[in-house]
Amino acid sequence: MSYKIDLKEGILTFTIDREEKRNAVNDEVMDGLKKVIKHIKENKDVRFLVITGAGEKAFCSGGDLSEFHSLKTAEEAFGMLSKMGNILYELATLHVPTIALINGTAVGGGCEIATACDFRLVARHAKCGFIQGTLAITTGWGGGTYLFERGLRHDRALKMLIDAKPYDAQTLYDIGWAMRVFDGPKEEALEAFIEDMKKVHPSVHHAYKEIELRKWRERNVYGRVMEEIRLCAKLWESEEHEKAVERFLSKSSSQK
Ligand SMILES: CC[C@@H](C(=O)O)C(=O)SCCNC(=O)CCNC(=O)[C@H](O)C(C)(C)COP(=O)(O)OP(=O)(O)OC[C@H]1O[C@@H](n2cnc3c(N)ncnc32)[C@H](O)[C@@H]1OP(=O)(O)O
Repeated sequence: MSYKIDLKEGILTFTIDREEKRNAVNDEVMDGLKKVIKHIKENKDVRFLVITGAGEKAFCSGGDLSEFHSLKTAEEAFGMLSKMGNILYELATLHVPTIALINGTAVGGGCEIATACDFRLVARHAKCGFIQGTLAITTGWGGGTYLFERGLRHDRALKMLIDAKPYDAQTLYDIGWAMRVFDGPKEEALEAFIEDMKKVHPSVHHAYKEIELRKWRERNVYGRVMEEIRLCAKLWESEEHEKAVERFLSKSSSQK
């Protein structure tokens, strides 16, 4: 199984469990996340959704390039990108607070998952970045749109996207992407972060989220996410992207 689900005292933790692939997202992870979101929408037993990665090296390294490299045309790419794009939109618009507990590197789509969450807690050693530019594509799961909606200064958000490189935890805090940088066990960081929120009735959380989501609907976030995905799908079929992914995959196989 590519993921683990744990539900304790109203906290549902979804852990991407593919350490050997730096927690890259495959179809199974997508389906697991979709299942969890459906459960939260249909039941009242979850107060917080936490997303994290197994181990300490990576939160998530984005889409599984070895699996998705077989998608060649824009249309094929759009199928995969919009599948995850829709899941991330559901995540971003959930009625419960969502927390990315960033235990290690978050790059590419991993950074998009984190940006789709309400809060980002980043381990001191973790580096995060929208490195898609190095693959000659843009964010393809809606992460660019969410980044511009998250209230970071526009120039900082844009620079993060076009730098296409991982930033260290302190920089992520300074630019307003990370809410906290933590040392020590991630479970303790999470517990400290939600201590006060836990004392507030869930209906209050839901109401505040609704206020924010009303703004998102007015700003047509969903339509903009789909436009973003279409742009990425177009770049996906370029020769530059194909070559960049081949370089990454052949680097991996030559090290064996
Ligand atoms: C598809 C959607 C798109 C989007 O919308 O954003 C994307 O997400 S594109 C994907 C973007 N992600 C990347 O380009 C990340 C590539 N990975 C890395 O840069 C590095 O692996 C790392 C995440 C910085 C970690 O580096 P390190 O700790 O040195 O580990 P290795 O590089 O040796 O990796 C170990 C192992 O894992 C495999 N791996 C890592 N990331 C991916 C990935 N995204 N897809 C598939 N496989 C991945 C890597 O190939 C190694 O495998 P083996 O050689 O078989 O051990």
